[in-house]
Amino acid sequence: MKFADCLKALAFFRQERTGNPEINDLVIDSRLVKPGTLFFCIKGHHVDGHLFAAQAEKNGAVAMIAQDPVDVSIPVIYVNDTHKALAMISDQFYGHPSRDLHMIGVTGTNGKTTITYLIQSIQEAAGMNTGLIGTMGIRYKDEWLPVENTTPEVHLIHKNLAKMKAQGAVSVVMETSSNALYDGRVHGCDFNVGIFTNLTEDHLDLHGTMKDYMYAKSLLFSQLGNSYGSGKKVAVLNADDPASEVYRHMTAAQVMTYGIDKGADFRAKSIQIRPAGTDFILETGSRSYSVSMKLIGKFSVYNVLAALAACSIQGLDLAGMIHAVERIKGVSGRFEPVDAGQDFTVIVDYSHTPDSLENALDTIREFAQKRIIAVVGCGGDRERGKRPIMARIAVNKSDLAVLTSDNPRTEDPAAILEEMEAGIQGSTYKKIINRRDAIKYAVESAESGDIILIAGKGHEDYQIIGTTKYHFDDREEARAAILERE
Ligand SMILES: CC(=O)N[C@H]1[C@@H](OP(=O)(O)OP(=O)(O)OC[C@H]2O[C@@H](n3ccc(=O)[nH]c3=O)[C@H](O)[C@@H]2O)O[C@H](CO)[C@@H](O)[C@@H]1O[C@H](C)C(=O)N[C@@H](C)C(=O)N[C@H](CCC(=O)O)C(=O)O
Ligand SMILES: Nc1ncnc2c1ncn2[C@@H]1O[C@H](COP(=O)(O)OP(=O)(O)OP(=O)(O)O)[C@@H](O)[C@H]1O
Ligand SMILES: N[C@H](CCC[C@H](N)C(=O)O)C(=O)O
Ligand SMILES: [Mg+2]
Repeated sequence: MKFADCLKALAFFRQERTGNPEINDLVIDSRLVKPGTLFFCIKGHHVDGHLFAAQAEKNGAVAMIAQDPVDVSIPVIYVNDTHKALAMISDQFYGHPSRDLHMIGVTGTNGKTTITYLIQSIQEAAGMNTGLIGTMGIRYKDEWLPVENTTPEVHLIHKNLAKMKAQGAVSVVMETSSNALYDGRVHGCDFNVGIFTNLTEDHLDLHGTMKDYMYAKSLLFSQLGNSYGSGKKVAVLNADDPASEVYRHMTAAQVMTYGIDKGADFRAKSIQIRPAGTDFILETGSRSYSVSMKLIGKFSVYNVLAALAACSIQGLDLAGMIHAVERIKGVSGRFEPVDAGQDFTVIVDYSHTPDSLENALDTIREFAQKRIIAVVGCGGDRERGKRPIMARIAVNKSDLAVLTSDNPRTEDPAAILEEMEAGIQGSTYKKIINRRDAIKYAVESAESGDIILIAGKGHEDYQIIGTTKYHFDDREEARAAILERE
């Protein structure tokens, strides 16, 4: 696309140096610039991208978008907010793909990955071409691309939407993290459906207070119904979470609800949790259906209700959808059992927030016959407030808590553990900084019939210590420890 055509997306700008080069890519990282790219100087959380303008030019950028003065000799467009310009130009550059796709955004503290996976599975079972963007990558048909963020940067979103659309996708379901909503990574995405899962403590390092965290998530719902695309706009809200009432009043879209405790458009009753699944009765309108699924726990029922409600908007047959849900074995790293023939149970789960940890342990307690052993850590360079709370939950809700490291990142692992320990008074627990040793200890301590929960890293196949990513997979570690014990 010609530079001048890219600029049609912007209402106001000031141009320094004329020129209308052909633009073949949009880039925000100077290290990734190739000849022919349009470079955006973004003010980040850590550094100011304007500092890399010269490097971007040297690497072949043919034009640049900036908000502060830059010393280069290529055409520069000055705008008030380069990140917003990135959103608008990338939407234009890739041909407004979200307007032609049925876009479903999922926000909330816990359950986003699970719900996006459920929706893609339900829609694929119904013969629809559905793409997915989220924590575990970008998935469309047989292609699975890794991503750095749960919600990628805005130009990568539009790029991948355009690619999926060109390959025949009609629908895309996307996790929209609060960080991404706050940073404007989904600007210009024309959502048809917004799903809210729940709001509990996490990410207060970025948002400061729970109120601001709640408002960051509300951006998905205020964006719904005000956008360009055609088609119905629906907010799918969790009737049992008080934040839904706030979102209901913030959206111009139609509202649909799901829940367990309160009346809702999609409601579950008579929930029975088994060691290998969950049964419940689904009521919607005057119809009711019995569901017997392999996913475990009350929280899984919420996720299924949200997915069914959202897919019903596209007119899918409920009995067919339920059949698809019943066939789903589970989501990688979410309540995933590790079975190496041992006489105790090992479950790997991505519970890295207080609420998800509590849910996981409460769910296990429903069917535990013997002791629960919990291996729990907290990530470094992330919210610190949740550390003592998670440690307290681990100790109170298990019979043996093994506190260890998650991804320490650039923090001192021992200091993270001390912050966790501040939440525990007078209880006994084991502290083992090295996660491999902690998993080994839990496995060696297990007796017949016990259940070990290894929480926090789920599907992750790495551990970040300092700035280095080492291969590390809780499932492999648990299996190795079980085999070694035998
Ligand atoms: C703290 C945070 O949100 N960081 C995100 C942010 O990066 P940043 O603001 O730190 O960028 P920066 O390092 O300050 O750099 C500023 C600019 O200079 C550029 N630069 C930098 C160096 C250089 O040599 N050349 C150069 O051009 C950078 O490319 C960037 O454009 O913008 C980047 C591009 O979108 C993101 O990849 C990055 O996510 C990091 C990896 C991250 O860990 N984010 C987490 C907190 C996050 O967003 N998590 C949520 C999920 C949470 C959940 O699901 O619960 C997510 O959506 O992933
Ligand atoms: N609806 C729910 N309510 C509470 N906890 C849940 C719910 N769904 C899943 N969980 C718990 O949260 C963990 C993470 O689930 P999932 O990956 O689906 O959430 P997410 O919102 O995508 O998380 P992230 O913010 O890391 O992307 C699961 O392993 C499970 O323990
Ligand atoms: N999306 C979350 C994932 C946290 C996973 C946990 N293992 C950790 O590293 O804290 C985040 O980036 O905050
Ligand atoms: Mg996720």
